[in-house]
Amino acid sequence: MTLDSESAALFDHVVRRNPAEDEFHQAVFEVLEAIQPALRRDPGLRDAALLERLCEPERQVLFRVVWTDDAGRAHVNRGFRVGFSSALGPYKGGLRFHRDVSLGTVKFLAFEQIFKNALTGLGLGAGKGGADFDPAGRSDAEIMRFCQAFMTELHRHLGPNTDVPAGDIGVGGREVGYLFGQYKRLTNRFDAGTLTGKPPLLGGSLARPEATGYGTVYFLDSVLAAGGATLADRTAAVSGSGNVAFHAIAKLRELGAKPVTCSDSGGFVHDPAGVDLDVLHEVKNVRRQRLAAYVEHVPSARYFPGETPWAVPCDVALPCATQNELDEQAALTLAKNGVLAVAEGANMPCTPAAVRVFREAGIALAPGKAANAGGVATSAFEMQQNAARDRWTFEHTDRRLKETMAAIHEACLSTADEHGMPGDYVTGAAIAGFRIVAEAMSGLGLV
Ligand SMILES: NC(=O)C1=CN([C@@H]2O[C@H](COP(=O)(O)OP(=O)(O)OC[C@H]3O[C@@H](n4cnc5c(N)ncnc54)[C@H](O)[C@@H]3O)[C@@H](O)[C@H]2O)C=CC1
Ligand SMILES: O=C(O)CCC(=O)C(=O)O
Repeated sequence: MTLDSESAALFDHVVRRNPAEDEFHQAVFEVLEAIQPALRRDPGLRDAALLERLCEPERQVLFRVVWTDDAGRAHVNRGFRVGFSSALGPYKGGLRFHRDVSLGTVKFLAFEQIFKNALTGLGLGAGKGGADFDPAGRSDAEIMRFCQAFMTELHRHLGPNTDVPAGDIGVGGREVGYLFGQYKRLTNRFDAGTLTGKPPLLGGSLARPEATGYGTVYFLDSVLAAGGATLADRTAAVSGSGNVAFHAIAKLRELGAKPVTCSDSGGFVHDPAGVDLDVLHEVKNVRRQRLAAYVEHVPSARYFPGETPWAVPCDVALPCATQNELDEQAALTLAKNGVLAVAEGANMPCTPAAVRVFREAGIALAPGKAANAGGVATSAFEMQQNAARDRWTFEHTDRRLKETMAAIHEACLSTADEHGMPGDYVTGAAIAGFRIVAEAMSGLGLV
C-alpha cells in the first residue's frame, strides 16, 4: 500500500511544515497509509480539511526548565506539551523524561494518542509531553526538584477538563506524585483529576501501574484466540524492563506463557527458565541498577550487551521498550523462527520495514494504538474515580480493563474485515480510531 495523490500531497505538506521531525513523519505516514481503504470508500472524510486539521496539533507548549542538582549547580532543560486533539475530550497522554526527547518525539506520541484514545471509547482527547531531562543516576531529591520546576510552568496549561498528563518513559508513580504536589501547591486545589498514574493515596487508581502491560497481553490473548490458539506454554520474547515490560511479563506468566527475555538500552537478558519477576523488581525498581545486574542473581541466565532480544526463538514477541526498536532484520529473524504474533506494548516500536515483513509473512501484528491502550483506558477510569470521589477495587478495575481490551480487539478485527483486509490489525486499528475522531470533529464544526 502507498498513498493516493491527495494524501501524498498532504504528507509532503506535513514534512515541509515540521522539518527534522522524522518520528512524527513516520507516525503520520503510517496512519495516512492505513486509512486509505476508508478514504476510498468514503471520500467525504476529506471534507472541511479534516485530514489537514488532524495532522496539525491544536497547541504546542515549549518551555525552559531550570533546576539545581544536589551540589547546587544549575541546569537548564527543555519542556514540551503538545495538545494534539481535543475533539473527544481533554488532552490526555503521558509525560516522558529522557535525554532524547524532542518536539518531534512528543508530536509523534501525541499523534498516536489520537487514535488510541478514540479506540478506548472513553471520551479522551490526545496529548503528550516531556523533557530532555535524563533521570539516570539522579537522586530522589533531584528528581523532585526537576518535577517541581517542570510543573511550575506546565500547571497553567492543565486541568481535569483541559489537559490531563500521566507517566511514560522515565515518569512513574513517584514522579507523578511530585508533579501533583507542585500542581496542588501552585493552584491551591486538590484537583486529583488533573494527573493520572498517581500513587493510590493521592487518588491513583488501583491497577493503573499494571494496566498497559496487562492490557497488551489481554489483547495478544484475543489475537491468538481469533486464530484458535492460546498463550499457554508459548515462549515469549519481551523487550524493555520498565513499567510496561514488567507487567506484561507478569501477565504472560499468569496465563501460562514463558517470557524468556527482557532488556534495557544496554542489552538484553535471556533467562531460559522464564524471567524472574522478584529479581527484575529488585534490580530495576529497588536498587535502580542496570539490567546487566540480573545475571548476578540468576547464574543460569545470560546477558547480551549491545543486542536486542529478537533472535531468541519465540512464539510471540512483545516490544515494550521504545520506538523503532524492532527493525527489518529483527522482523525477518522472528519470521524465520516461526513467531505467531507480535503485540506492541511500546509506542511505534516496529519500523515501517519491520511492519512490512510481518504483513507479507501473514504474522499478526497488534499495533500499539490498540494493544497498549489499556494504560490510557485505566487512566480514564482513574479520572472517573476522582470525579466521583470513589475508589474501585483492583478486581473491578482489571475487569473493566479486560472488557475494554476485548472491545478494542473486536473493533479492530471487524473494521479490518469490513475493509476487505481480514486479520490486518494495523489497518483495523487506524480506521476504527480515525472514524471515531472524524465523526467527533465533524460534529464540532470548523474548529
Ligand atoms: N507507561 C504507560 O502506561 C504506557 C507506556 N507506553 C509505552 O511503552 C514504552 C515503555 O514505557 P514504560 O515502560 O512506561 O517506561 P519505563 O521508563 O518504565 O521503561 C522504559 C524501558 O525501556 C527501556 N529503554 C529505553 N530506551 C531504550 C532503548 N533505546 N533500547 C532498549 N530499551 C530501552 C528502559 O531501559 C526501560 O526498561 C514506551 O514506548 C511508552 O511510550 C505505552 C502506553 C502506556
Ligand atoms: O495514561 C495516560 O494518560 C497515557 C498513557 C500513555 O502515555 C500512552 O498511552 O502512551
